[in-house]
Amino acid sequence: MAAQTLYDKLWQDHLVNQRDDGSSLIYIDRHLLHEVTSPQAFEGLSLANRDPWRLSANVATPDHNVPTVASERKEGVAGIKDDVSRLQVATLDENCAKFNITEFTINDVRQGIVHVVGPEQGLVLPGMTVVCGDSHTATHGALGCLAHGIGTSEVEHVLATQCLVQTKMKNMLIKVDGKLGEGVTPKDVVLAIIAKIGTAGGTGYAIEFAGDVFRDMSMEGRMTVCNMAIEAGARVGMVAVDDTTIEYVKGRPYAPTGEMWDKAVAYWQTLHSDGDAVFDTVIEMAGADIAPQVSWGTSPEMVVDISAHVPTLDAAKDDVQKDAWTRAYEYMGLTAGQPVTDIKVDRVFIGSCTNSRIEDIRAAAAVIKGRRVADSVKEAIVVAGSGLVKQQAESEGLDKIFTAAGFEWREPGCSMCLAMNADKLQPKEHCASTSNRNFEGRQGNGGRTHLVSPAMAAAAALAGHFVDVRNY
Ligand SMILES: CC(C)[C@H](C(=O)O)[C@@H](O)C(=O)O
Ligand code: SF4
Repeated sequence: MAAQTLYDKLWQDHLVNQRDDGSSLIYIDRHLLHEVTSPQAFEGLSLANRDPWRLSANVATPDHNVPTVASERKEGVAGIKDDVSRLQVATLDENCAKFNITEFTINDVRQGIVHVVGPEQGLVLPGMTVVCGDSHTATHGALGCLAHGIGTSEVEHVLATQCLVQTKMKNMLIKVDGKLGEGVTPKDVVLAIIAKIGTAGGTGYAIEFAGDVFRDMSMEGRMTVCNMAIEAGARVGMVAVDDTTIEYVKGRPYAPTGEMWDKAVAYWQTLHSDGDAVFDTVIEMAGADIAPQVSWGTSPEMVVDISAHVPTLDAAKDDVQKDAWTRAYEYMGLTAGQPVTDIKVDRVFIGSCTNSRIEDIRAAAAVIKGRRVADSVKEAIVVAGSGLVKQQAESEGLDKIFTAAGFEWREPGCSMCLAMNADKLQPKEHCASTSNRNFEGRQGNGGRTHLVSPAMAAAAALAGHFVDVRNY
C-alpha cells in the first residue's frame, strides 16, 4: 500500500462509501453537542420522527450562554438572567432529556466548554472521527483524531445516521523543529504559524503539526495549537499519537480499560504518518525563532512579536492587505509603527477553549503570584474551561493567587471569548485575551481584542499594557 499520512489513515478507516464525483460518506465515532447549534437539528429529528442512530455516540454540555458569575449560576438554568441565553440552555436540557442524550448540565462539575470536556472525560480518543456543531472542534485532533466542525443541518444528519458526507482534503505538514525558548508557549507557536501562513493558508487542507516542538509539547499544548487550525483556514489540525497521547488518555472516565485498552493502544500506535508519506504542502519553522506573540489587528494573522511595532503599510504585501490594515488601525485605535508594548489594556480574559485548561491556569498563576493587577485595568477574569479544571485549580490554591492579585475567579463557560453571554467588552476597550478570534465585535460591540498566551495575558494585567513576559 502506498505510504499514508495520518489524515489518510483516519479517513480510510472511517470511509463508508465513495462516489465518482469525489463525495464520500464517513462514519462518525463521537458527536459533541452544545446549545447554540443543536436546537434546529433536534427539531428536524422530531419532525421526521427519528431517533439518534447511535445514542451513546452523542454527549452534550451547555457552554456559550452560561453565566460565569457564581451568584447567577446558583439557581441553574432558571437563574440565567438573559432570556435568549436561558432559552438556549433550557432547550438543550429538554432535547437531551427527550432523546436520552448524556448531558453535563449547567451545574454538573463535568460541565464546561465542549472542547475542554471531550478530551478531559476520555470521550474523545485517538483514531476517532469527532464532530461538533462548532468550528473549534479541530482542537480534538491533538489526540490523533480526525475532528472538525459541522453546520446545524449536518448535526441533524449525524444524529440521524451517524455518518457525514465529506470531500477529502489535501494534506499539509507544518513542521516546527528545535526547542522553544523560555516563556514561549504553544499559543505563541500557533499564532506565529498563522502570522506566517495567513488565515487562508490552510484552506482545503488537513494540517498535521509535527517536529520536535510538538513531540515535546504536552497534550494540553497540542490542543491549544490544533484549536486554532481553523484560524489558519484549515478545518482539521492533528498531531500524531505518541506516548504522551496514550498517557493522557489512560484512566479517563470514558477511556477503555483492561483488554480493550490494550487492543486500543496497539491500534493507536499506528496513528502517525508513514515516514515516506507525501504531503501536498510542507511548511517548516524553527522553534527557537518564535517569540511571545500579540495580535494587534482584527484577524488572527495580524500578529507580531512582543518586541515589534504595529506594522506600517509599506510592509503590506498587496493592496488588499493595505486596506485590511488601514481598517484595522482605525478599529483598534492604533497608529502604524507604534510599539506593541505601548498598547494599554482595559480588561484581561484568561479562558476559552484555546487556553482554559489547568496548565494554562498554572502558567498565568505563576506570573501573577504575589503581585497586583494594575489599577488602570478595569476587570481581569479567569474562567476555567470546565468544572473539573476549576476544581483542580482550587485544590492547588491557584484561585487564591488570582483573587489576591485582583482577578475574578469565575464559573466555567465560553465567557468573554464571544459576546454571547454577559461577559463583554465595552466599545473601544482593549482586552488581553487568551481566546482565538479577534474579529471586529467578537468580544462585544466595538471591543478590541488582542490574542496572547496565558502568561502574556497575566503579565499585561500586572503592567496595564503589553510586556514581554520573559523579562517581567
Ligand atoms: C457558536 C459557534 C457556532 C461558534 C463556532 O462555530 O466556532 C463559536 O464557538 C465561535 O467560537 O465562534
Ligand atoms: S470558547 Fe470561544 S472559541 Fe471556544 S467554543 Fe466557546 S465561543 Fe467558540
